[in-house]
Amino acid sequence: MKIIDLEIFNFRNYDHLQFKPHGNINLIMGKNAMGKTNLLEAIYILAYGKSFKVARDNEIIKLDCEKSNLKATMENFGYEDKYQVEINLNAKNNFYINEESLSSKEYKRDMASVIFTPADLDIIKFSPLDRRRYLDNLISKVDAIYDHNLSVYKKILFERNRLLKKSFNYDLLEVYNFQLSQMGVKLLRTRLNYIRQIEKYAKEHFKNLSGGDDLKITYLSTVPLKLEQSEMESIFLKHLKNSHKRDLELKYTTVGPHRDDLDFRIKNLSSKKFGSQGEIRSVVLSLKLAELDILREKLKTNPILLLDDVFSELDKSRSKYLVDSFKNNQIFITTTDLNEDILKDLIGKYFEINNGKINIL
Ligand SMILES: Nc1ncnc2c1ncn2[C@@H]1O[C@H](COP(=O)(O)OP(=O)(O)OP(=O)(O)O)[C@@H](O)[C@H]1O
Repeated sequence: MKIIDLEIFNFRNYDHLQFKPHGNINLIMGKNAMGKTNLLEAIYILAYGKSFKVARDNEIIKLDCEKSNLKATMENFGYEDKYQVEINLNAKNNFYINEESLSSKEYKRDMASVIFTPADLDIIKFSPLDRRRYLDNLISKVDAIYDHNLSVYKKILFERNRLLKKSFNYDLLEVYNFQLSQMGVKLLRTRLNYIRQIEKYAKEHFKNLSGGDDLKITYLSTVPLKLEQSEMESIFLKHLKNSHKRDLELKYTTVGPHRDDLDFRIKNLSSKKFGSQGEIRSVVLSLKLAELDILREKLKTNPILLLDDVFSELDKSRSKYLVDSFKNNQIFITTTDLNEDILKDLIGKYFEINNGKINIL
């Protein structure tokens, strides 16, 4: 899929910006704080209806404005369609395809985009939340049922946690236990299935990036994993019951997919604990490229790639591997330094961003 033209109004530090990107490589150059990441964020919101950052709508809308408007003509499967996202300060957000109003779920259904930022390097070292977010985001992009089940699970979890905090009602707790175990097992089974696919692709990329080393991905579950769905549900339920006392003391639910983690092992050693900086970069790069592969395979289109200042974090051979992996995608690359080796020879359009204005170089 490709963006043919893009227009944004009152978004972050932009009043109004309009441009026609190149079908393959778009290099966006600019000094710090000029709006490069903001532009990638606008494209990501146009694809998925929400930011890749944890951001409130009132941070996204330009200061002192009531709404942001993002518009793009996109080409997918040979068709051109007009996409629009309206972010409102005091009302719900609106999503349109060819001027037809849609729910956010309907809007993002056929979208394919992957973002890679220096913050992604934290996936390995930092909290389990970052790793779960990587996994949930990836699966939700290609599996609408998982996306739905995840939001149902979160609602039940919210109610169970509220009960643990406010009042104790054993009968109601039993109801939430049952609902959580049913939905939780659905999430677990889908996660395990996708982890096998992510591992298959990431292994291959990691081998190429590291000169032959092996990468394994292990799912660390708070509930013992079983093959049979019904057996898994009853074990999950038992674990929830067994954790009543602890959950009541801590006032939150301590077992379930919302507490699980991932371990990335290189030569059988956990990269979180033992990985060098270079190895960690290769693991994250392999995970991002695996995401690209899975989106391409499931959605049968080439995703739009957003690379936010990542080349300064990668050495020459990793940068070259990254560039060679995305020959058929539309790519937006931001940089403060056009002289970086790998960027000099790329053929496409070069833009400069200066305080929310864009110029072709
Ligand atoms: N809602 C908003 N309204 C107005 N300006 C905003 C808003 N949100 C962010 N900004 C401004 O956008 C600018 C940051 O833009 P951005 O993060 O895109 O910079 P960048 O070009 O990617 O910089 P760097 O190279 O440092 O990463 C900051 O000056 C910030 O104050």
